[in-house]
Amino acid sequence: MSDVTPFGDRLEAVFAAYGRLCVGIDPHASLLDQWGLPDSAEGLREFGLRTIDAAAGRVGIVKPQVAFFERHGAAGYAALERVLAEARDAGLIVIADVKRGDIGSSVEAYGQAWLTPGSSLEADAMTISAYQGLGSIAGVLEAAESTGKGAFVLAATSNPEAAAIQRAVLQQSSRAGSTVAQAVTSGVVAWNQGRADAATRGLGSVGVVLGATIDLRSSGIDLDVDPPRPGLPVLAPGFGHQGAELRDLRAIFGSLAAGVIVSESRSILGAGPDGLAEAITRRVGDVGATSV
Ligand SMILES: O=c1ccn([C@@H]2O[C@H](COP(=O)(O)O)[C@@H](O)[C@H]2O)c(=O)[nH]1
Repeated sequence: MSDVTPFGDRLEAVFAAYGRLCVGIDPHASLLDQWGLPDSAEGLREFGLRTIDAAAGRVGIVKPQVAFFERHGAAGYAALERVLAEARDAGLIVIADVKRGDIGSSVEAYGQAWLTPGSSLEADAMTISAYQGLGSIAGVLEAAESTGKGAFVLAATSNPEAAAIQRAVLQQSSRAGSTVAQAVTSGVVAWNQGRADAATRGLGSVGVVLGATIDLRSSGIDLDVDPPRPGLPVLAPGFGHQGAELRDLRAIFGSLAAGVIVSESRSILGAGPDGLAEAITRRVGDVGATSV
């Protein structure tokens, strides 16, 4: 019996303690300017550390958007390493939004970078793409399981232009007739159900990314059946700045609502460094008052 706590169990504990809000760490140039910080690696580090200070003890999950740090090359990555380490030391669950995907051997290396305990980029979970086939990410998911890490697989993303690909219907494979989004979601559900301890688990350790801004039923996602067992973690960007409303959460996600992580970046970060803690506290309250 492994003494590693599964990521899904950690997520459940955070839901119980802090609720399901995730604060995105997205140092847009415009936000850096608003915060009085330079658009440099130092500015990004400061932005990230101030966000963690405001988040710690108020919310349970943060999601650094790696793209903004990558803009500054090696120095940006050094800033990100510090932000990741501080966030994890503060007890926050850290989801690295990196959206990696490739052939299996290469995507495994991405998994090693972001999910290996002791790695300089260690996070608790990463976003990952299965558009090179669900089998291509199996190695990462296995490695993640052995170390209590998690992954969120892109299924139906919040940007409207994704629909043309994600709603395409598969012609081949055991999931022929499903949309791409539904095939990914079903594949992740099946992965969680295939774990040895599946029957005893409340939430699986692998989830999907489903945007809150889109009509998930039109993407082929079945929201009207009983929730999967174990429950499916759903990383849900699209609330706040992109326009989705918390009051619609249950209608948007149907039977998957219980696993939803409400992810917001700009709508919270726009409060500025002085208003951030208050904005997080308020939003945690809003999310807590939202029925799933
Ligand atoms: O489908 C997706 C997947 C990821 N994202 C990321 O989430 C945040 C959203 O930021 P907001 O400021 O709350 O709009 C950002 O990092 C995206 O890259 C997404 O929006 N949609």
